[in-house]
Amino acid sequence: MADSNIPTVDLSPFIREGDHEDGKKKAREVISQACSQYGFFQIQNHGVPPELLSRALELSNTFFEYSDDEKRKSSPGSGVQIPAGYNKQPQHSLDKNEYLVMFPPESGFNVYPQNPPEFKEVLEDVFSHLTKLGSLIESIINECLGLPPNFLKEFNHDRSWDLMSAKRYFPATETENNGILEHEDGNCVTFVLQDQVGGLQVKKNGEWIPVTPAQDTLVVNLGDVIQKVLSNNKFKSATHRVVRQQGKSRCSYAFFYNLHGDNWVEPLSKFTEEIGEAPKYIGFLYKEYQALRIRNKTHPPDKPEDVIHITHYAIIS
Ligand SMILES: O=C(O)CCC(=O)C(=O)O
Ligand SMILES: [Fe+2]
Repeated sequence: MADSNIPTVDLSPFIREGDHEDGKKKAREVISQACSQYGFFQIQNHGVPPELLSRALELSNTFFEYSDDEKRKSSPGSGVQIPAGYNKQPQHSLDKNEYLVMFPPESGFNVYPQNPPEFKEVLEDVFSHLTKLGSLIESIINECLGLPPNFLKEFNHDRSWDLMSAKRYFPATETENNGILEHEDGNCVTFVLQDQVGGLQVKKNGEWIPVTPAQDTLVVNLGDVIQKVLSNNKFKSATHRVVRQQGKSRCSYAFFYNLHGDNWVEPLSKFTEEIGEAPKYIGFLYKEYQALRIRNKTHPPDKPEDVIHITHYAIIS
């Protein structure tokens, strides 16, 4: 496995009062390069209070340590359409983790644990900070792609499809260490907050690169829709996975800055006609893609090659 780490970007020029044009320019250069080479980068000085992030990890760790009976008090009811709350991957799943899913605090769908008592408040606080950070990163990517001001903001103006999951991965066994199988995220931008255990890896040129945990740092990775499709593959939504560690559980949060399902997604003319390149994807309705991806999970195909990826919409030339 390669040991080079993914780029880290200091976001303070965007957070501190004042202009800081030089610092912003530098950050945009690193982000553009990271997005086209890796589809992954880490951010520091991102404006989310570090003590909130460490508290969130502590509380999720405390929650996941509870008995199954206690955790299942915040499981979604059977047959609900929107599975907020606690769940464990089914026994037959190759992904070995348990998780707590939440939607925007104002959505009314959430099933929060009663314990630990501050968990709900901290989850809501993290969710709103990461929502704001999502809009900042989206505006930076808008500039990195040279799109008209506010283009992505207007395209992706509805926040009701965003979601966050707190996860705990079980320790590896002697024979098996998959935490989450290799995949690409389907959404726009994902933030990952990880504890110090490690195990997240990103694939670059066929090699797995560790995304090494660093204090007060968030991982950013691009999803299929905005970057791969809209940018016609200029930016990557990289393949990644989580490998479980021997003798240790790992806690993380993943926040998915998403897109409303009614959005039509297709390569933008700026990356196709205007530069004389053929589109690499046909257009699609985002919710149809989401439904296919959910089906991958609920009805896993027998053959791995039948799992639906964004390549389902690729134009083979
Ligand atoms: O737990 C992590 O580090 C990453 C999780 C992930 O890739 C996902 O939920 O899509
Ligand atoms: Fe992911």
